[in-house]
Amino acid sequence: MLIGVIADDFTGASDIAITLSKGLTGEGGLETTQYLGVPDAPAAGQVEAGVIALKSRSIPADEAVAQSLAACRWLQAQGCQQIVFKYCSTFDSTDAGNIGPVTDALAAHLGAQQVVVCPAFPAMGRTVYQGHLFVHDRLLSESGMEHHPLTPMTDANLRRVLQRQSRNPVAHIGWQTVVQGRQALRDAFAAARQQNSDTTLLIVDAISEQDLTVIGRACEGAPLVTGGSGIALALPHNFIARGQAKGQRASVPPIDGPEAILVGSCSGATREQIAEHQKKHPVMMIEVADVLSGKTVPDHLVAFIQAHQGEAPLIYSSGDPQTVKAIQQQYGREKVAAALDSLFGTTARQLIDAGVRRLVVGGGETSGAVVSALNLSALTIGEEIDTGVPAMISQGEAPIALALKSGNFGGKDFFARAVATLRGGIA
Ligand SMILES: Nc1ncnc2c1ncn2[C@@H]1O[C@H](COP(=O)(O)OP(=O)(O)O)[C@@H](O)[C@H]1O
Ligand SMILES: O=C(O)[C@@H](O)C(=O)COP(=O)(O)O
Repeated sequence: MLIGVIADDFTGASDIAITLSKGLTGEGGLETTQYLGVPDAPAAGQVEAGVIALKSRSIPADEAVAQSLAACRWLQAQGCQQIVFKYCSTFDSTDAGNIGPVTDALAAHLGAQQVVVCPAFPAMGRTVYQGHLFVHDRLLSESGMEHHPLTPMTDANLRRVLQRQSRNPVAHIGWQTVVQGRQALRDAFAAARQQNSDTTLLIVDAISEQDLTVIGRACEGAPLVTGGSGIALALPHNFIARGQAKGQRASVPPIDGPEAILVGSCSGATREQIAEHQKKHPVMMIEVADVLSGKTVPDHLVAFIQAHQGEAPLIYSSGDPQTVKAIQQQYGREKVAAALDSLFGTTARQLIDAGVRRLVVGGGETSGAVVSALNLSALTIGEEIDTGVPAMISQGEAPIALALKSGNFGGKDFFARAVATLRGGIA
């Protein structure tokens, strides 16, 4: 294994896994496997990039650090020469963490004196300029992310956001340097090292894939790199150019069989996709209060999916910002999230036991809850369904096909397309 990724949620893990698997256009990427939690056995010999999916974005910082270090140790034991910490392209975190504490701990563990921090993902409209994070033409804090149920992002200034979370100094390298190319950026790294001998977190601007390619190439040899999936765009190139990887990917077979779509994301994009899906497919809405009171239980969800087989049935809990706020005020944020995680997790388990073979999940935390309940160990990365969302197939007996969609990702017809792609589109 050459590159090891520690991803703080499951959809983010598949996002960076498809990036590593594709590599630069015309060159190819790495043979990539996504692991669900830290594996307890060595990786198969042919894996070139291993992505460990944790559910560590919204847990207490000390637990996130412990899990991330355990993942890092396993990846190092597989031979990884470079570790990537993948967080959300909207920098989802709170003042308590977990991006700062995990980055600090990994940097100390790996002896990394400088750590690039770059959440940019231009294909999804996330760019970093002058140290500020934008979502399309809006500052992060005015993009809708200020209403996120778990990690509301109310400040777009990444230097400020990260400095509140990190023990290490935070510095910035502007786009004016990045645009001059790899050597100019490496010179800027060296200059920053001279200025400060402490471990330094370097927020690097990027507004295009070209910028991310420059940054990735400048990170050749860095023990630790952090960012959204865009940071991984050119990392395979560094190994392919040195002849350490061949630029080929694994191929995986299509999976047919009963299907289900489970959605917990409350993002605007996901709510639009649900509305679109509802026009032609059966859709069931879950009232959160009914889940908390025990009126809605997994059996109801399973019965709905079974009654609508072959029609791409979808079940969602997603609410608009006002509904989410009201229910959280009434019951508490953690209690609501835990009840929904448990509902979706148990439902998924029952669905697979009942023969469902294709599962599409909307939402990062929700995907984590679902996949954790399925006791899967590893997923092979297939074709990209939509930007940042691959079709995946579980390794081992009785494979199931999965698509784990970040709340903000995907076109309007994503859910129907994902179900169809899992059936025939995994090439
Ligand atoms: N109607 C609702 N009210 C309050 N919280 C909700 C509701 N529906 C889902 N949630 C919670 O919102 C969170 C959505 O997060 P996540 O699944 O990561 O989506 P995203 O990918 O958009 O961030 C989950 O913790 C989920 O349990
Ligand atoms: O970087 C991204 O935007 C995604 O890969 C990601 O991490 C998404 O997280 P969720 O929105 O919580 O699914």
